[in-house]
Amino acid sequence: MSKQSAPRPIAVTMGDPAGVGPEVAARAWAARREHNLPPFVAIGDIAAIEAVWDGPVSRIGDMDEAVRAFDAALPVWHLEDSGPLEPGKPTPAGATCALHALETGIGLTRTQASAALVTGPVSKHALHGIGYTHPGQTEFIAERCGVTATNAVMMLAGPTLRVVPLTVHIPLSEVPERLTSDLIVAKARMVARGLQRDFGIAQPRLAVAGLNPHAGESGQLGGEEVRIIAPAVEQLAAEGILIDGPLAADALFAPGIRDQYDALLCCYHDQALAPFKALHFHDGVNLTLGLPIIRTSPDHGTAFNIAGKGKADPGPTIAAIAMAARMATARERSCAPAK
Ligand SMILES: NC(=O)C1=CN([C@@H]2O[C@H](COP(=O)(O)OP(=O)(O)OC[C@H]3O[C@@H](n4cnc5c(N)ncnc54)[C@H](O)[C@@H]3O)[C@@H](O)[C@H]2O)C=CC1
Ligand SMILES: NCC(=O)COP(=O)(O)O
Repeated sequence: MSKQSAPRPIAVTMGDPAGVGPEVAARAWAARREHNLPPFVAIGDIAAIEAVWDGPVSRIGDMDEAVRAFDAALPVWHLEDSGPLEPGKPTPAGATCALHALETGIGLTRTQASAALVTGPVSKHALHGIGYTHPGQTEFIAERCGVTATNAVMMLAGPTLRVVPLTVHIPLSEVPERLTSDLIVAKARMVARGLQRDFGIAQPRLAVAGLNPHAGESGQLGGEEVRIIAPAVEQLAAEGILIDGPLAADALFAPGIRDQYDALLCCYHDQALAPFKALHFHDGVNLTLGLPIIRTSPDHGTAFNIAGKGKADPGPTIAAIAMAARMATARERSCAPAK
């Protein structure tokens, strides 16, 4: 008889203890039955949860204990005291705790103690204040997993739209020089593979947005489409990837056009995230393709302006946990020996 392996919980980092991360993790647990969420464990300062939520918590010491506790209480992997806590007021001690939670979550997932990693929102400004040099969590996780930043691809996924910012956390003025044909080719390949592996789409259809108005109007309104984007699309098409572009970004998000594609590749952060959040602010997931581990995240930030006020919507965290669970199941099935 084959031995049944114990289910592994999902590691959910709380992010900055002064942000909305602790409360959305707690409220996701409260909604676990309604959303059929698998066992997960919140990682961070237990006091950050207790400051904003009066539901049951269980301080756990290993992942099996988390699975046993999950039905009756939110399992918390307590890391450290992050100092005096005031929701909405980030501190260096809080940023340090958020970073330790991220390190712990990555470690637990890389060693397969947890099935997937869901990261809570951090303040990049507060992290940089304690010496963190990565642009976001994506690049940090990639580095810890031995993956180059180019091959760790940020995707925002919701029920009706998936977008990929080809350049991410850089000033807008640097986008034209950082957008290269090589970058587009590398990221589009990872997107096509990721959609096959993690979303079960056999032949993903991609589109690349133009950078300039009207996708450059044949070079009259900017040269990036002709010099950079079109040659990349040509190369990808020659490799057998189904891809269109450069397409005018203003119309690309219209219903009837966006629906023709499995993912839209956009030249810069807000070209991708502004339309995405207009559609999926309450159920959007940020995920990283190209990693050996599964990593998802709610699509919002620390929301210091509403932290601790009971206003934070747990919808994106619920969606991030549910998506991580589906991806873990898909990867486990693809690795299972054929019967
Ligand atoms: N995954 C991550 O770790 C992310 C971190 N950030 C960081 O968060 C900090 C704040 O960034 P902002 O641009 O202000 O974005 P933000 O997402 O924190 O807030 C933007 C607006 O959305 C609202 N909001 C955010 N989450 C909400 C929720 N769950 N329910 C209801 N309303 C919500 C906020 O109250 C605010 O009005 C920055 O330091 C940024 O770097 C931003 C995006 C993602
Ligand atoms: N705007 C998306 C975002 O800031 C998330 O970045 P990351 O921390 O997941 O790299």
